[in-house]
Amino acid sequence: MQTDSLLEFLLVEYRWVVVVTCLLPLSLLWKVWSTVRNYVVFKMNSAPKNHDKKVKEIQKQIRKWRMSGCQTKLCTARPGWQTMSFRQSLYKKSYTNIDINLVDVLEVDTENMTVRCEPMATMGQVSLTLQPLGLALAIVPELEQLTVGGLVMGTGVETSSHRRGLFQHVCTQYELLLPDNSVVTCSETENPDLFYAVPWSYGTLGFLLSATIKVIPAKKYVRLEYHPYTSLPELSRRFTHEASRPDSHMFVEALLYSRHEGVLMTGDMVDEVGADGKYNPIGKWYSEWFFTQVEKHLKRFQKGDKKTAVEYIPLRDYYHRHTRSLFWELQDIIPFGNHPLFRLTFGWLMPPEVSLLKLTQPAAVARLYERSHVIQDMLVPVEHLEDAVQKFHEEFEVYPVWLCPFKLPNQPGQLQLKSGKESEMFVDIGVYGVPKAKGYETVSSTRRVEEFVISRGGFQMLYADTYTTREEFRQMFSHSLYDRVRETLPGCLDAFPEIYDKVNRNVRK
Ligand SMILES: Cc1cc2nc3c(=O)[nH]c(=O)nc-3n(C[C@H](O)[C@H](O)[C@H](O)COP(=O)(O)OP(=O)(O)OC[C@H]3O[C@@H](n4cnc5c(N)ncnc54)[C@H](O)[C@@H]3O)c2cc1C
Ligand SMILES: NC(=O)C1=CN([C@@H]2O[C@H](COP(=O)(O)OP(=O)(O)OC[C@H]3O[C@@H](n4cnc5c(N)ncnc54)[C@H](OP(=O)(O)O)[C@@H]3O)[C@@H](O)[C@H]2O)C=CC1
Ligand SMILES: CC(C)=CCC[C@@H](C)[C@H]1CC[C@H]2C3=C(CC[C@]12C)[C@@]1(C)CC[C@H](O)C[C@@H]1CC3
Repeated sequence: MQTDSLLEFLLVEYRWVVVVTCLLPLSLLWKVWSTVRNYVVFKMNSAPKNHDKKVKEIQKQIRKWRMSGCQTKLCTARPGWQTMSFRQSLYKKSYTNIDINLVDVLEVDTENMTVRCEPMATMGQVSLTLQPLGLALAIVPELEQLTVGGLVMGTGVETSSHRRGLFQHVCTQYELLLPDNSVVTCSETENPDLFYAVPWSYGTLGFLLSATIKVIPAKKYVRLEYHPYTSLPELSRRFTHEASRPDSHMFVEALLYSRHEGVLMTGDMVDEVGADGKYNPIGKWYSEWFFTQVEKHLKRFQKGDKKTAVEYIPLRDYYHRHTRSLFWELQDIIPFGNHPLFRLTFGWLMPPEVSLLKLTQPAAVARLYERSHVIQDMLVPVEHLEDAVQKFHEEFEVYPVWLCPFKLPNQPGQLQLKSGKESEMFVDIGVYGVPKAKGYETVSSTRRVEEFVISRGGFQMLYADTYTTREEFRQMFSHSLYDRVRETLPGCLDAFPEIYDKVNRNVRK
């Protein structure tokens, strides 16, 4: 790895020194502060009363922007280092930043089985708030730091998405502040055009003030079955079957450890630990990283142990099973992070806050990731799973690969089914790591994968780097409803850029 100086070499090779000695303690401070604060605010029930007051604070900012002649476009003031993506948005420097200090869970409605959250409420915060009530979000995207606002305005997926769709499909209502400073609510029956155009709009239609999200009864454990495969066609057939069957398991996921081998996992919520499996508290600080535990099932299968293993995992541990290792990304940052001794002594501090890793990322590391690190999630119809794995192998050859099925209903909005069916099963193919493919080059390799995805009627998750041109982007994402809504919303075209102007690779550093 070429570096410009010894200092840079040390910063890259020994980044773990800063992470372990500084970022882990700081992250713990942040987690403790955030958890206590959210608990107190929720218990004092102060959030709902404050919500309208905080909205007025935001309207004051918009009024000021309008009084100054709408000189710039608008965006949220959330610092780029706090967002769950590798990049920081350059536009935040030139746009008018609107401080959306809405960080709370507002109301749990057990009659309608919904929870109303402010946009900066995080998945970790919401799952912790709902757990004692015996509830869970209908979709709990994996990483605790993900915010409701980002998941609504971007997207969210999780291993029960084959039943319930993406995060937007479990949202029943949005409260938005529009560029003309009006506050509107939208749902399937109220302002439906706006309701369906909000998901994947990346904050280019208005500011999200709250979202009402479906919740489900939560049981104490997940009974998880591990099904290893050494043949991709067989794994793909079973994956598609498990995702599509009418009586599907609640959770379906697969991890590929090579082009042909992987482990399919199916799970259901249960209240008791059964005699047919072992109790595995994977969320304990000393527990092995989940993806390496799963890989052991493949290894035993390769040695001839063909039985299906069963485990009982505490529900919240399951929901956030990949959080402690940031999927498999932390192995590149703290290479010994999964060592039993490290887990026993420092595991309780893990993971470092993604935001702090971004905030303290040395330039040399950013260059290294730019040149030889892939972080992409491509969403393709499940019928193309095998071709897609083959294409990802040719272009990236990064493993593990995360496979998460989700049902995409044919609804108005940016995600349009090319098949015209009523709904279609898709698979999120997540690739995060160092590419080993011969001839890998960031832009050309990613563009070939983007071309493949567009040709199969798929979509790219836009937290990742998109190298598509504006035309290719509009081929991938339907803009007919989106453009119409932007034209009808007073002041929208002046206030916000198009989605592409906020997500393409050139506007991010
Ligand atoms: C060690 C450390 C790590 C940090 N890491 C993060 C981080 O990972 N994510 C992050 O958002 N901020 C992080 N921050 C900064 C934090 O956002 C606040 O700005 C800071 O803690 C002061 O908050 P406050 O007193 O203004 O609290 P508040 O007035 O309650 O909140 C103001 C701001 O704090 C943030 N915030 C507060 N609660 C939450 C929450 N539950 N979810 C998301 N954001 C919230 C929001 O940015 C909000 O706008 C970190 C701060 C420290 C000290
Ligand atoms: N399991 C999963 O599904 C995972 C998903 N992700 C990705 O992470 C993203 C979420 O990351 P997160 O850090 O939470 O979100 P971000 O802060 O990155 O926000 C994502 C987008 O939403 C906009 N946005 C956020 N809040 C508001 C608001 N209140 N009003 C208007 N626009 C808003 C932001 O606009 P602006 O730029 O103006 O701030 C930005 O364009 C998801 O979209 C997803 O792509 C990542 C990991 C896992
Ligand atoms: C499950 C889905 C849909 C996506 C998972 C994406 C995550 C694996 C990435 C989202 C943000 C990424 C960042 C990093 C690793 C991978 C993610 C968590 C870093 C921590 C990698 C090291 C850099 O120095 C900072 C990065 C911040 C963002």
